[in-house]
Amino acid sequence: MRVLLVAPEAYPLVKVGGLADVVGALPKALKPLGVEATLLLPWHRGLAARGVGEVRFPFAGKEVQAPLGERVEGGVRFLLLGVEGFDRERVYGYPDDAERYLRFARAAAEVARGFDLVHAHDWTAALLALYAPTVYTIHNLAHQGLLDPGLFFFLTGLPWSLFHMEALEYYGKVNLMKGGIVFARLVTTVSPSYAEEIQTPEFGMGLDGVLRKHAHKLRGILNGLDPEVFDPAQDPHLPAPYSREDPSGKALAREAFRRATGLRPPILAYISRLDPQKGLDLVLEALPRLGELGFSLYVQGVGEEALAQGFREAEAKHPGWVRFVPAYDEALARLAYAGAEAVLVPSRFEPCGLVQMIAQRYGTPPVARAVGGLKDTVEDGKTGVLFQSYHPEGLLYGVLRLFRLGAEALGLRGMDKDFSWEGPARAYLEAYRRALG
Ligand SMILES: Nc1ncnc2c1ncn2[C@@H]1O[C@H](COP(=O)(O)OP(=O)(O)O[C@H]2O[C@H](CO)[C@@H](O)[C@H](O)[C@H]2O)[C@@H](O)[C@H]1O
Repeated sequence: MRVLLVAPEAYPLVKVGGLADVVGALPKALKPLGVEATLLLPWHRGLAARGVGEVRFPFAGKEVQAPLGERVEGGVRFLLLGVEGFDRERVYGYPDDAERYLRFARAAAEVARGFDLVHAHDWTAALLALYAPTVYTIHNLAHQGLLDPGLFFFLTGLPWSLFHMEALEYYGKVNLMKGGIVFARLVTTVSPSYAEEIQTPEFGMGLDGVLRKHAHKLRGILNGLDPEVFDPAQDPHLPAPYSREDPSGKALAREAFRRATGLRPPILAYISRLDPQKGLDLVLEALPRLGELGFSLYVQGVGEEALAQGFREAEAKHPGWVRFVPAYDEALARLAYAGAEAVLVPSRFEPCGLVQMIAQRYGTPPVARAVGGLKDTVEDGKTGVLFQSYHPEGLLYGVLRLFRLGAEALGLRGMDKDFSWEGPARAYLEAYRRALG
């Protein structure tokens, strides 16, 4: 079976968040199952690849050409599509994102002709479902890709007959995420709990009705974690390797992390995008109490300016025990996963979440909110702590409970958990077969 995975980002070429980890790992896990998976990404600025030809596609009433590049990384074949609008510094965050990703997806539909099936990821690739047999994976329902219908139908040349409630129309706009859900042969999301939650008004982001209607083709497949990328026994960013059998190297990681941050233990770490999804307002509100209780706080992430401002101010006010690193830094992130006493994941909603899985793999217990994939991956009271209410007191209670239960022992137990890709890859193969059958 030849499958084309279409996504905006993929590790190790380009990564903003968890989507890249998942898309980068899945092809490797599918290989032993007989699936030949190729990854197609936009040719973002700075990515080196060998030119292998050109893709011609209709767009905005004209025939357009885009160079196609190829590169093999870790045994995975990447194709890079050089459509206009991607020679930029960032992957997302421009006013014309919907339009440039539409161009990318339309061109990708031509590349898809050489494959049995498309596996499209998130709204940026959702359009593929209208052109090829597609399995569509929702990584995050919060970003849907809304376009003015006039612009959408002019650019794609698709018929206006698609502009109705059962197809692409959404409150007077075209909604690409909705198109993916309606037109894909099968829809998956990244944890069983999130698959349930998004069918309710609380988590459905306005699409719960559509998801309920298409529930018969919706599956929750829990993300795995790439065992080679995230492994404290062979992580070049750590001062010494360690494992469940011999965790002694973890003490060195703790020392190195304390030295790098100037913080005193116990250190609570947050490593992720600065996004309202992630519950950082709770961390800011709980912050003074955490300080009074003797904790240090480490926050690493880029994203919303208002949240960054909040943590800059907190650090300026409490330089002794708050450290804010407004950067994407893989090496520091690994040191934090290995060297902190606990990792905070207080998300408002969480499709799956990799942070809590990485933390457990590195023997550091998460304090996470009991939503979505967090519920499916943290064993409350055994490998971490889950708290219910979206309130600073909920988070504080979770933190205190973890340390009462014994953070270190829970962390070690978390290292026994199996987050391998074997099960998820088999579930995707089953989804592919159904989509083609
Ligand atoms: N500043 C920084 N420096 C270094 N590393 C950083 C970083 N900021 C983030 N990261 C890394 O990015 C990844 C974050 O992954 P998550 O899955 O937890 O969240 P994200 O919301 O990005 O993903 C979305 O897609 C994934 C994949 O399906 C879902 O798990 C998730 O719920 C959904 O919101 C982790 O590997 C983390 O270490």
